[in-house]
Amino acid sequence: MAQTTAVASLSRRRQRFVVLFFVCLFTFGSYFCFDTPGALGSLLERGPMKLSATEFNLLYSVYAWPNVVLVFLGGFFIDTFGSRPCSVVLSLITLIGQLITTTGVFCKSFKLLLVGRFLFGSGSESLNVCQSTIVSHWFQGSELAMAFGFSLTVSRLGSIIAFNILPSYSERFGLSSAFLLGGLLCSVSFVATLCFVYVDRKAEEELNFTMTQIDQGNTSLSNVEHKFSSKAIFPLSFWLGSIAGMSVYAIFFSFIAIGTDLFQREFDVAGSTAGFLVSLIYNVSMFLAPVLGKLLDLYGYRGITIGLAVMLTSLSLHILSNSFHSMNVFHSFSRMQILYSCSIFLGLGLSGISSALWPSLAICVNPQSLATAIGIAQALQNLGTSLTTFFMGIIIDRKGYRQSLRFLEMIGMFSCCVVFVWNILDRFGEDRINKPTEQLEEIEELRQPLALESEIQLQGKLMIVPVTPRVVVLVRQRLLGPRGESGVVRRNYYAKIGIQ
Ligand SMILES: C[C@H](NC(=O)[C@@H](N)CCCCN)C(=O)O
Repeated sequence: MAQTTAVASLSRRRQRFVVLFFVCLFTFGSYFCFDTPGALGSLLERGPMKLSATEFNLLYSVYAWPNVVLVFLGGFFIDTFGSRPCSVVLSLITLIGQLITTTGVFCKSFKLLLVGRFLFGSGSESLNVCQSTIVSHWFQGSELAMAFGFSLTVSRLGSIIAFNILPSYSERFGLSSAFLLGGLLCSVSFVATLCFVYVDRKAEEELNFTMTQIDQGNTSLSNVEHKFSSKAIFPLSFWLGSIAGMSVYAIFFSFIAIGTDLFQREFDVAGSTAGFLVSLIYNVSMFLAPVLGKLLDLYGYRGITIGLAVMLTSLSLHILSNSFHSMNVFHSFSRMQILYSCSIFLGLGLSGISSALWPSLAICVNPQSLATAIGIAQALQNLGTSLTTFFMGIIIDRKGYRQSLRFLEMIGMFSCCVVFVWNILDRFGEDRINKPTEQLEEIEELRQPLALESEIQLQGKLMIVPVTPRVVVLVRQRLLGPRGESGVVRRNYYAKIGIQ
């Protein structure tokens, strides 16, 4: 029996990383497609589609608008029906949306293009929520930020490929083939969701078997399903983090959408270099995300990292808006040096924000309503992005790029204030977002006297190893050494067996 559980725990760990592999691929295709208009920039504006800046930015607004509501509903559905069916349905909607977008480009119909982007956005954003929820549930404990980091790396790869290959690809094969390539990558993501469903189901079946053996059926899965949708009260800390995410992501997505065109028109940079400069933001973030994730797990400082990242982002925008061709404020540097430095700074900013924000939000809320919480955060993010890209289009058409960067700078300052208040309130309140993961676990354990009592009833020899939110394995402590696993996970387990 002892050997069986040891082998089981090892295979759980392997399963976790197999799941991570497929879950990382969920958003690979959708990130490629999200950034396709940005990567093609001037080709959409000056090519056969002849879009104005307002119309071009509408491609991003229409992606984000429905999600102000839908992504919240998506989170709720994921909490209620589980991530397996939801991931498949959402991935399919994303794929269909991209195929309609492609048809729109093929038929040169702007309306169809908008319908496609609308549907694509509706699936893709909730798929993001699904991805974050699955990662949080499988990895809550010691490797959460790192696992988030890996999923970001693969997603960013999709964006980087778009920015680097699409301009030359579409010149060679045409605009609609560029969009069709996105459809192909979305199919890869769809297959990945099917593989995830298979692995996750298998893990659950194995676990059911193990649990019946060890726990004599005390942990009915339906119990947990039921409890999942029942708690949805979020602390102030969560709301502040979500507002910070809303404003700061609005800056990035708006900047990345107009970046290629901005560099070409205002800084006289060639098309391929302009695309490379924008993708540099994603490149930095792609390589840094897992490393930063590991460091954040080990040392904490998530809130402080977000604060520094927002400051760096605002500083880069300030430098850029003061470096247009008519200006010579930073005359000791060449224009290209300034552009490369700003892109790298923005990449560092995006890395800090994306690696620290999502784990911080996950820490702030009850795991039972995690998907709903992430859904709310993403809904706010979409609200920010839709409004910002919409106004950016109008500002660019009426006042030009420089004023649009000033507008983003103002949003940057607002974000700095929110992150500052968030850090202060957290420090004098729950004091969680800047703590290393290990210390968070200790705090959780101190808060769970009932849970410990229950553990004694289970002979004091048992510990709990995370597998999924609904899947927890009891393993004999002596097989794994004295250091217990996450208190957060323990809390999941007690939620599962009905102890609050
Ligand atoms: C994780 C985060 N992504 C999001 O928040 C998505 N809502 C946006 C997806 C847009 C695709 N580039 C991130 O990318 O850091």
